[in-house]
Amino acid sequence: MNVFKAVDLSIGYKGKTLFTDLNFELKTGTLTALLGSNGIGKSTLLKTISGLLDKQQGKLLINEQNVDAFSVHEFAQMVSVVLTNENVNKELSVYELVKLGRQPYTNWFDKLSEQDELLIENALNDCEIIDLKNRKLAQLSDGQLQRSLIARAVVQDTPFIFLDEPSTHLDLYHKVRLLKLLRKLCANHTKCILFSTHDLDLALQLSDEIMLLKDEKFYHNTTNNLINQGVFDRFFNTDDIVFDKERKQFVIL
Ligand SMILES: Nc1ncnc2c1ncn2[C@@H]1O[C@H](COP(=O)(O)OP(=O)(O)OP(=O)(O)O)[C@@H](O)[C@H]1O
Repeated sequence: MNVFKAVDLSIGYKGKTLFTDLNFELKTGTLTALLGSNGIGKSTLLKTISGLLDKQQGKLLINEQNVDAFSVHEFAQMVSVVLTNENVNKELSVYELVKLGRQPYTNWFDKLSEQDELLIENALNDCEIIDLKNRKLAQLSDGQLQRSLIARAVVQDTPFIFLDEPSTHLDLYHKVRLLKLLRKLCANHTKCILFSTHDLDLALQLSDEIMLLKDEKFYHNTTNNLINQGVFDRFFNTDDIVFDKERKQFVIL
């Protein structure tokens, strides 16, 4: 089992701290949804633990090793990331984009092994973009591009995958398919996936664990424990939306 750990982590930007003293562990075999209202700090947390943004304080450890000591190459073999609004070269084909996920492993000449090709083929199938393989990114819908970026993360074949709002551009069918795919990747115990989302109902029904940023507090526990603790009962500051514990769903009154 691989473990990603944050110890006394503070996140934020120059002159602005969003959260302090975050302590959590993410283990392979678990799918974790990161929830919280707009602007609370979900992307900031994901970028910080992905090494794309400097942490303000604290330590990040993978299997008890401080990630500060990892080379870029070593880190890329442990953590893959998909952010919202990623700047990708839209002239690439879907296949070429997904292939980039193998870069931490390929040699100088960018030569792919049979095993690499197989991984790519599987990811294209799993993300349901095999038919778009040769299409340029510029010619994709937002949802198709999103699924291509996720396939790139899948072929990077890291124990940890961090995804910022992966379900945003997807219709309900593809949202459910995506979350089930993420579940499947975690369920065989080889991966740990943390994804931010505003799709609360889906997250609550399909995630093993929830991380929640709310009112300057940080919660991290199994989904069922947080539901039983009543954390979602007053999730929105309104009487118009209530939480149905049995169905793990929000209901509009
Ligand atoms: N580069 C930056 N410099 C300074 N402040 C920033 C920067 N990027 C984001 N922020 C601020 O940090 C806070 C957290 O932003 P963040 O994008 O992490 O929120 P979020 O929870 O992901 O929101 P959303 O659900 O709307 O995507 C916000 O107040 C935002 O305005």
